[in-house]
Amino acid sequence: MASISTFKLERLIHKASSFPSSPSSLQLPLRKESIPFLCRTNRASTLLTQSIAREIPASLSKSNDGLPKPKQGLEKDSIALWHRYVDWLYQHKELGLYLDVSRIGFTDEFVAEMEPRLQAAFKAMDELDKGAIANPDEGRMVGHYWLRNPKLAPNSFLRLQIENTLEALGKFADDVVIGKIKPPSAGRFTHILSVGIGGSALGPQFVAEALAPDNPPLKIRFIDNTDPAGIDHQIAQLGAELASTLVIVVSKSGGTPETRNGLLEVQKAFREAGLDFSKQGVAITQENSLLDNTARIEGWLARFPMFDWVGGRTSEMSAVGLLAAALQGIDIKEMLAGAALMDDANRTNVVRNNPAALLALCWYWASDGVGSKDMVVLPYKDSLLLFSRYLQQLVMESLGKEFDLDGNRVNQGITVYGNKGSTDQHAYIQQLREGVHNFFVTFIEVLRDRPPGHDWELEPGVTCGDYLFGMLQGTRSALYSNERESITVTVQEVTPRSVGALVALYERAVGIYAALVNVNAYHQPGVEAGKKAAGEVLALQKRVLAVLNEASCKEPVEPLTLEEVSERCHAPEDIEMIYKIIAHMAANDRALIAEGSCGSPRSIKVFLGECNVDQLYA
Ligand SMILES: O=P(O)(O)OC[C@H]1O[C@](O)(CO)[C@@H](O)[C@@H]1O
Repeated sequence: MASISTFKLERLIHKASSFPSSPSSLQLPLRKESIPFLCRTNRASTLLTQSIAREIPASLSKSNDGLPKPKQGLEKDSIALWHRYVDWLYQHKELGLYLDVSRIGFTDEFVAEMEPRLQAAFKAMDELDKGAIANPDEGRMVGHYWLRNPKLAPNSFLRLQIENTLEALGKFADDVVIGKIKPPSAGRFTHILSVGIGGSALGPQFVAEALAPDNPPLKIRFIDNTDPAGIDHQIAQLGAELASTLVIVVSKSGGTPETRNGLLEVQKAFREAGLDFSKQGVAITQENSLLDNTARIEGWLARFPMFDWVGGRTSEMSAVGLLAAALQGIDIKEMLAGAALMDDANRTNVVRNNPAALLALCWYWASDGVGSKDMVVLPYKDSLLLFSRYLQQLVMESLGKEFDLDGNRVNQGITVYGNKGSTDQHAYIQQLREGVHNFFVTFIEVLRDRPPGHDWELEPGVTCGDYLFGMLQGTRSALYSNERESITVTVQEVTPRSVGALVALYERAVGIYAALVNVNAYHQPGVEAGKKAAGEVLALQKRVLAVLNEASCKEPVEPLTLEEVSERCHAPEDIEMIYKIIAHMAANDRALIAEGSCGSPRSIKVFLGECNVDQLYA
């Protein structure tokens, strides 16, 4: 029970009317109780096996005997820990946001060693702010920071693009909400169906869950996959309200297959319901993309631009996130203001005053700068449930890179996962506390439990929110006492302003961390490999179909073995994939198994139910 004093102390702080700007100024009784010394043995084991030719700070390096040098520095007792807490606590007064890094055990030596690297990272971020080509592969600028402060855009053309888009989407949203813009066969739009994937979905999903009021002007649903059953479910849930649904199709490239499929499925549903899709469709995409041209030619209700210099995973403050938010009655100006304030804070070169740099520093320490530990994100607030999923893409697509900027193979990244507390306490916290030590935690704490006037004590002196608070602090203490490090980000309330600030905080932290480990955070070459391979599977499927069709058009029908199909496809090396293609088609009644069963692939003989004569000569 050694950490109880810390628990009690922080609980007292929590009960103060607002978070103190200077915790050490509180007059609270302190009991000096020791907590177990947290040494850092077995650290950096990953470093030992990494053959990365790059400079590693001495505090992470091997000792003379070849063993990992323990990182020391975690405080032994609660009073020293309290001082560490106070010394390192970051507060953004205007945002009501706090960052506690005291339960990450970096040493002063480590901070000093990282200082020059951090200064170099600040310089890189500064250049990016000024419009440098920060994504060399794609030859583009990286300007998501300008979206919330257009005056920072490197030229007036870009500034006007941002301002005009913001104005246009705000007006469009207002007109939709008041019913000035309405669907042909309903009095007003009541629902949004957002079709998009990855960065074109995760931000809007997170923000809808975090901020949409209980009765929004328009309720939102998402199609973010090419799963036919999932799409059917969304359309079925809308039912007759499809007639009053605004469909927002979001794709920066305008050519992502999953999104295109979602659009085609929704358009089919519109046709079947006798509705005119173009009168209810909105496109958010790059100018002149396939989607943009389709929307223009078909005369959709509206089109909004996605800028070349905004990446999908950092597009929440562009039309991608803002249009959906505004239509749900979320104050987008406040979101932008929160993000802008946070960006300003993250522009200081003084590390301890720069929250994004502090996060990046902690990530580097905790994961040895090579992703040796996973980042578990635990918001203790239901409405922030999707934050970890949102961060998963932001962090992993940005940092998970095979090569660094100098072409060295580094296989970088940090794994992110999480759900919410205290729910997770009854799921995987057991392993976090006692099992494999391969993670660090980020707690997201929200001080305000409920809107004022709604609280009540479910037992003397204790509210439901006190329990949530106790669970967070208890988990933090219990993990720490077993050498599990954590960061805590605290906000007063979940508001458009604090959510905007959280998004901006992590966007910048990812940028700084990428600079620290020298990777390009703004491209995603690895995703292309999967997309290319998926295209090859579909191309192979077409060849399989042609071969089966030819055999099925014979009199009598000629069922084929897998070997025969693969030979006729001139792809004997692809026999396993051909088997999977046939099994999938058979499960969907598009191929018939004449002999054998899918459970014993060698026994299969397959043919098509129908001969398609047209395809024979295609
Ligand atoms: O907005 P788009 O071009 O449809 O892309 C969707 C997502 O696909 C990715 O390119 C990777 O698959 C993400 O980076 C992006 O957010």
